Amino acid sequence: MERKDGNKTNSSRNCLQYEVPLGYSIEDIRPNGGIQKFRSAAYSNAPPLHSSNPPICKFFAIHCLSCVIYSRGSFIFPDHQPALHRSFSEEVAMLNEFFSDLIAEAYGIGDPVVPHRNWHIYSAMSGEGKPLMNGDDDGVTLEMCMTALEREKAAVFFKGSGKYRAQEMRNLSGISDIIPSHVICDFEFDPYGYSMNGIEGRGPAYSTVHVTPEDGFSYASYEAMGLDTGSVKLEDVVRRVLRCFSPGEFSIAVTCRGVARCRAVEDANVEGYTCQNIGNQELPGGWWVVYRNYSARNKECGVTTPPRP
Ligand SMILES: C[S@@+](CC[C@H](N)C(=O)[O-])C[C@H]1O[C@@H](n2cnc3c(N)ncnc32)[C@H](O)[C@@H]1O
Repeated sequence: MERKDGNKTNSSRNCLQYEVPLGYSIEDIRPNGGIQKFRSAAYSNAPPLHSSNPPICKFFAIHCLSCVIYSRGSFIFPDHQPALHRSFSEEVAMLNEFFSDLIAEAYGIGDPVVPHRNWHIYSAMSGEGKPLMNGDDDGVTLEMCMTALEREKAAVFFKGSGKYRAQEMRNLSGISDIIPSHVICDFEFDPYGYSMNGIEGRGPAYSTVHVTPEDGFSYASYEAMGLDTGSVKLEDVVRRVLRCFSPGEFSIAVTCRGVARCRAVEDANVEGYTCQNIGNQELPGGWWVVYRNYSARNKECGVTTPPRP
């Protein structure tokens, strides 16, 4: 692989641990031959993709990457996003500049006639055809975007009354029960809002939650990566997340290796909700993304598998 600075380098000898910009997952060959993987937390607002962003510039200058994944749902207010984030194609163009050494593909899954029911994925990887991550035991990534939160549930995330601090919000909402083994660091915003990051003490899994409780545009996101579906049932995690917020609408994006494995998670019925749309997308390296939209209203669910753009 050739680095951005033009020096030939061996990816197995030139990679360090680093903090990744929000929304990226990265596979990295370690000096001893192991593969390290990183994925930053999901964030509902624009991730820092700007070329002027110092961490990302430093990141690309120093490190050689073998695989990058950037994914997000459609923005609810795209026109309120900063430049480069008003459309996915703009983001893709900029990412392609960063990752010109890699083979990149961009995908859109979802309901083409409903703008906010779409999921965008950018993948860039080396031409060596390596899997995205370490193997079949990489675990599953679950990403949920929830809107129209139930008022009583959202009220927990208002600090304005002086009643609740982060730990109380975590316990009262049920966030502490989603994956009880995760060690949590959380923060309450003033006068409202909540963010948390959790990591699995004995494994690579992490989870993250961000809550915007304001009535009229309430929103919560949940992401967990590295879930071992042998020990944690995805349906149970989804149910516990929904119990925290009781959203009127939500989407789920599940990323997993192998279509057979993804089929298993496709079957999940969610009590009290009707699936509006399912999309499947294959990624390089044998990975699949299953994207679903749910609504509290009763509607039929259709399956769509879009062609590669
Ligand atoms: C939990 S923060 C997370 C924002 C982040 N962009 C996300 O959604 O992933 C958003 C909530 O915190 C509130 N908030 C209060 N002060 C804030 C600040 N300084 N920056 C961002 N959000 C703030 C917002 O009104 C909103 O309810």
